[in-house]
Amino acid sequence: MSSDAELQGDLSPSRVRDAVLLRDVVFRYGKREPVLRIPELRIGLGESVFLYGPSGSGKSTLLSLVAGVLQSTAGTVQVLDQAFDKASAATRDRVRGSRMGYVFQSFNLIPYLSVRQNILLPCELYRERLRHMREGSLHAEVERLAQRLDISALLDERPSTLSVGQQQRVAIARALIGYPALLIADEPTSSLDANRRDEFVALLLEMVEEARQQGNATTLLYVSHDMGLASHFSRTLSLSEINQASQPEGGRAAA
Ligand SMILES: Nc1ncnc2c1ncn2[C@@H]1O[C@H](COP(=O)(O)OP(=O)(O)OP(=O)(O)O)[C@@H](O)[C@H]1O
Repeated sequence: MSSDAELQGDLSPSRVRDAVLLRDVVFRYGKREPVLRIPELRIGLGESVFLYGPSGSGKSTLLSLVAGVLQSTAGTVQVLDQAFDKASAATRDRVRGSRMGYVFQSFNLIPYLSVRQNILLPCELYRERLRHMREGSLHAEVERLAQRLDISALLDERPSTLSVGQQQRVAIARALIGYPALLIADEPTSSLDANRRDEFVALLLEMVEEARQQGNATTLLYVSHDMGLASHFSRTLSLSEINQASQPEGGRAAA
């Protein structure tokens, strides 16, 4: 059950305190043992958080809960002041589409669309994403992002003609269009060497900082198994430490 009133009421900026708040969350796939048991995870609006954990520790599962793709088995999942543990799939989809940006490991650019159309895609799918923009400023915003990310000359190209680094910058532009309140990055640098990896993260953080200076706080949740990136972020969390499902019985009882 989703309605404009439900969305607009809950999403007014004055009501948003934590970008993400998880309490006593349990998630299991089907009847398997829980992958996640998280007593509390709190990410304040505007924070840039690095979440690391080894392969198979549940990072993608946690991101899917935060993005509203999956729903918790038990507990509270509050994202941008929406109770995702209770919200319908349609409501979660709309919050994700209108208020979140996503950068994936594989970029997920649409091959038959131009770079410009790829960047505009979230706004085409969710018109609410445009609410921070003045009328008619959408194309100017694409130009601004493209210039900032050094892809202006590529706007009419297809993604397949771009280098990996250029594709990544297109993915950043697409994630940032419309000033999302929450930006989720899922191992986006795993295919890069150390220099390009650091450049990518620095650029992402610069763009988030620029949005903040323009009065649009973007919370960044960046997930990786690569601890070498932690120094870029204001806070680092270890999934193994916050996830009791990955701890031995003794540790779980003590926590
Ligand atoms: N659709 C699914 N059905 C059943 N089990 C799953 C499913 N997706 C993931 N899992 C299991 O949940 C656990 C956590 O997986 P997840 O993909 O969240 O970890 P991850 O930390 O993101 O791993 P990686 O860094 O390798 O991507 C793993 O044991 C995995 O096998």
